[in-house]
Amino acid sequence: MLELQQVSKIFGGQLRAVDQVTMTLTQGVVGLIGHNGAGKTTLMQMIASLTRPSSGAILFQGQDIVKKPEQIRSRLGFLPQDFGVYPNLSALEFMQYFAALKGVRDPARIRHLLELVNLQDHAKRPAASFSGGMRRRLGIAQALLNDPDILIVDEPTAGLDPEERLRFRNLLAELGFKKLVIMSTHIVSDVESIAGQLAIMKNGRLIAFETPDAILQAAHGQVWQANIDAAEFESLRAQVHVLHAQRQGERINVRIAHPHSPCRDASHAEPSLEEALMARRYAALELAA
Ligand SMILES: Nc1ncnc2c1ncn2[C@@H]1O[C@H](COP(=O)(O)OP(=O)(O)OP(=O)(O)O)[C@@H](O)[C@H]1O
Repeated sequence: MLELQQVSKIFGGQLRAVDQVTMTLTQGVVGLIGHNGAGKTTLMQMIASLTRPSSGAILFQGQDIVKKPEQIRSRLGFLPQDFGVYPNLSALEFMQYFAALKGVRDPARIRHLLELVNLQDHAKRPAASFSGGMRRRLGIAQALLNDPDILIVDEPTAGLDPEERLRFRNLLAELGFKKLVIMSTHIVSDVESIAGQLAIMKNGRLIAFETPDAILQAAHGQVWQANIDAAEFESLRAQVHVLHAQRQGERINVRIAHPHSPCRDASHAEPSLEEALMARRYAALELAA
């Protein structure tokens, strides 16, 4: 459905914000993960046809989106990172405004979408008085007005409280049953339970494009746990990569990324996705050293 072929974006003649990214995306939730500045937003903006690749091609249903941007634009919903609401409009008026801009005439569609994002009881309230999570849910509702095939959401969970986060995650998971949902984040736990695939970016490059299961499998045997005393902890942490340490009375529970047992009495631990990614990163650093 969406094919990226060696897509690059160069700013100012030398900064490779996105560097030769190739991937094919179909249905489901794709988590786009990377640190600040990894190139996630730039990549999403190119897919949304808001900025052109410096080189490479993006094909939607086999058509080049630079040559035929209207094709993807009519099938796309986009929630940008800095999504804002207008101070004087209620949620309903906001939706009506965007519906008019997008040529959506059915008032039932607006009601349905406000229900979908659970804002039906707040439709008459000024959107400016909404919490961050409510605003973002309204943002998703407006992005869905044209019933898009592709939904792009840039860092949608930043600043949300845990309940809002969960609600938002569930909503995206549901949408991913029928659409391609591309969600960027630097918080792995936000996508680990809903993403069918993870695209991991670093310095503009796509360093992995895999299922969460494959990433967990690859880290199997690389993460260890141990219960050690403070002196042991001090010496250990100078030598290995500590993922997590929690004091328990006089002793410390540690989780460590290491290719083999890091200390006496260490045992294998089931890694979380975040730990698996950290273990992979540390292993790559060791290899490069
Ligand atoms: N319009 C621009 N002009 C020049 N440099 C830019 C521009 N947009 C982005 N960059 C640079 O490109 C790189 C990638 O930025 P981008 O915003 O795509 O990363 P990101 O992964 O989305 O980061 P964040 O999580 O902070 O949003 C950064 O070094 C950024 O400073």
